[in-house]
Amino acid sequence: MSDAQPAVAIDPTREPIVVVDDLHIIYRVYGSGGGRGNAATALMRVVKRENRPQMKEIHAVRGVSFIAYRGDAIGVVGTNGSGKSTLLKAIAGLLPPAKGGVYTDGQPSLLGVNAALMKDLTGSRNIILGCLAMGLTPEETKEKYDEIVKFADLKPGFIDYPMSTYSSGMGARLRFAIAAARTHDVMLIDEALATGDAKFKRRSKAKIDELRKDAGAVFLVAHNLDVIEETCNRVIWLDEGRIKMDGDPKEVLKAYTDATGK
Ligand SMILES: Nc1ncnc2c1ncn2[C@@H]1O[C@H](COP(=O)(O)OP(=O)(O)OP(=O)(O)O)[C@@H](O)[C@H]1O
Repeated sequence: MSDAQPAVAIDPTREPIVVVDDLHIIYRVYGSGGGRGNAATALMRVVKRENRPQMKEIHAVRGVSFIAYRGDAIGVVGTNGSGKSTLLKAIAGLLPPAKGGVYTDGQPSLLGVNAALMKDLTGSRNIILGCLAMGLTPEETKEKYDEIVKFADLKPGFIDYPMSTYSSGMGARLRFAIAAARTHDVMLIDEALATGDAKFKRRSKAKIDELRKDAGAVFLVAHNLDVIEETCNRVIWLDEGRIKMDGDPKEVLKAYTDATGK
């Protein structure tokens, strides 16, 4: 496969908010070094200092470049393992680039991670912690509380239960509701909408539209292409860590579905 990336289009009339420049992300993982293993053989290996686990490199993002402008809602699509989540984490500043860089005007927030939710605490406590972690003052947190509970629309009583008792959909709704309680300079949403039901998806889309007006840029990773098409004004298609296409949602999604049959 060629390494050629689509040329980065620069629009001088719009304000850039995220610039990704020849970004490379490499994970380093330790393999077992081959062979069958159990605790005793592993111990022997340690004692004898032999057959040390080999370090493997996984080159997840391979020279990605693009510019996101204020007001953009960018959907990121690609098959499993194409590097979508890695790209979002790198934009959020959670993974160091092996080469190249990411420049953002303002604070990026990866939905769910930045909210720092804790499973053992109740939904209610998590709302307070999440809001404070996002930088809201205690007064602003109080003001937003009811709006968040209403938006998350959990089953009655669940807001006072630990989050460990929530289904994945309920957890995703609460995380989304907390993250949506303030505007973000750069908002990164990874599959959060995949678990919600149709009604929640509609409300989330409306919320994203609202946030887009004030936010700098929104990035959305979703396997559900309808959600991407309805929500985004631009789509980036990642293939094996490289940009295959970047542009109008209809065009990119058509090419993507034609190529992958998804
Ligand atoms: N923490 C990690 N350590 C090592 N390798 C990783 C890690 N996270 C992802 N990878 C690898 O990086 C590559 C890209 O993974 P990534 O999760 O970014 O893909 P994705 O497009 O989001 O996939 P999916 O659609 O399955 O969520 C894959 O080869 C994956 O195995």
